Amino acid sequence: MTIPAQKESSVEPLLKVDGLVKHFPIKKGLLQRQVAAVQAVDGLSFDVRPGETLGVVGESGCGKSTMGRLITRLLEPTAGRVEFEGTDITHLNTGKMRPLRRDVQMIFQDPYSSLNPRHTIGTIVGAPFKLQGVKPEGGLRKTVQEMLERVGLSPEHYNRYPHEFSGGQRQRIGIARALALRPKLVVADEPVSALDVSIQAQVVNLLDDLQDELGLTYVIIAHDLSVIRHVSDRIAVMYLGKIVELADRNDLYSTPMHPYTKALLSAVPVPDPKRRGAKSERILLRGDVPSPIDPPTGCRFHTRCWKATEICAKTEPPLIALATGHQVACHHPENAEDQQPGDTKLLQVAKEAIDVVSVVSKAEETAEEAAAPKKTVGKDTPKAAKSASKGASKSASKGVSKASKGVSKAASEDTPQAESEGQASNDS
Ligand SMILES: Nc1ncnc2c1ncn2[C@@H]1O[C@H](COP(=O)(O)OP(=O)(O)OP(=O)(O)O)[C@@H](O)[C@H]1O
Repeated sequence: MTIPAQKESSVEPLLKVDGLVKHFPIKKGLLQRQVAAVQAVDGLSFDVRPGETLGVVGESGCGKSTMGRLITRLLEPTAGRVEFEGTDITHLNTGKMRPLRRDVQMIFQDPYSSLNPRHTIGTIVGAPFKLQGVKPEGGLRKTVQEMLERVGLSPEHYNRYPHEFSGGQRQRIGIARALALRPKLVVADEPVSALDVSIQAQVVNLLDDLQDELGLTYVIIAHDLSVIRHVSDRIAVMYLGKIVELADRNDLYSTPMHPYTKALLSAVPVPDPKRRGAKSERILLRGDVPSPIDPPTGCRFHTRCWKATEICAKTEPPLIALATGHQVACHHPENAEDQQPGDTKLLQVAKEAIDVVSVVSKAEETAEEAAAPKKTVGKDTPKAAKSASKGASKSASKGVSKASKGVSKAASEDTPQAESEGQASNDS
């Protein structure tokens, strides 16, 4: 097997993560003995290049937020190494991290709890200058007001309090605070998932514009693949504390290699209006994500994978490049050469791992229903299979029509910036 080289990049990475691990101990009894550990992040290695956006996607509980907090050093790693601009920052203490805080900032998911309700917007956005002892040219007030304008708020908001703002506006305040000191790296943890769908596109577009204006590098964490697709240059897919696939955005969407990525993508509606209404297949993974306290042996995804063979249960697949710039951790990848061709006997779990359903958009479904008489299921179809397939296809078409709304809004790049929610209600 030949392993293609990674895409050569002459620039040094801004952030380099190697073998990053975070286990949260579970303690019990009077003596508070450690009885187990939540393996939230278990051996992540990746680079973030200057000026790029790395999207990190995965189901709830797979360790995305923990990873974000580790690379911004809000959490102490159990093992591994984090380098920022070539400097090892893995174990820097608070004092030594302070100058670095200028360069590495975080935007949080919840714009309601991340702003101190007793402070004015001026105090909140101006806080990083005070903490860093920076005296901006032209004075603090003017600089903060400029920053407010830059994120689509009004300079008059300076003396207002967070409760006077909507969710979208609060997230803009959070963004202004994070960008006040012109950081180099911004880690945004689910920056739009707490917002109404109609507001999400505005905040995503704002982050995009600010990246160009200020030359920022982003790590954007999200569970929503349509948001991730819109903003990312490269995407890392996480499952149970590990990166299972890491690739350029277009490669990942056109030729996903990890079965988990394929399943995730099959649930994403097609944003192309010409193809809307076309039938597509959706892979529904059965079963829940296993506990990170006792993750499966071998490949962590093998208990839900339709391609799992013996080796998958025994040996963990390494994350390797199977195409240029496309890394995957799988013994039997999709769209690439099988890494273990001799191992062909499917595990029992693999045979029951998924439901594959045909999905039609809501519009198409309605048209079909109107045109044809009600279909009856053939006599020889087992009863259980009838009801299962009915349930699956129903939920699938529902999910798709619901999700496609999200995409059409999130992908509407032309949406003018949030004048309606951004200023109108609070300018009085
Ligand atoms: N401080 C903590 N103590 C113990 N366990 C924790 C702690 N923080 C996170 N965890 C556990 O680590 C695992 C990963 O959590 P994390 O929040 O990083 O996942 P996530 O992918 O960001 O999920 P979500 O999208 O729901 O926030 C979860 O099982 C979580 O319960």
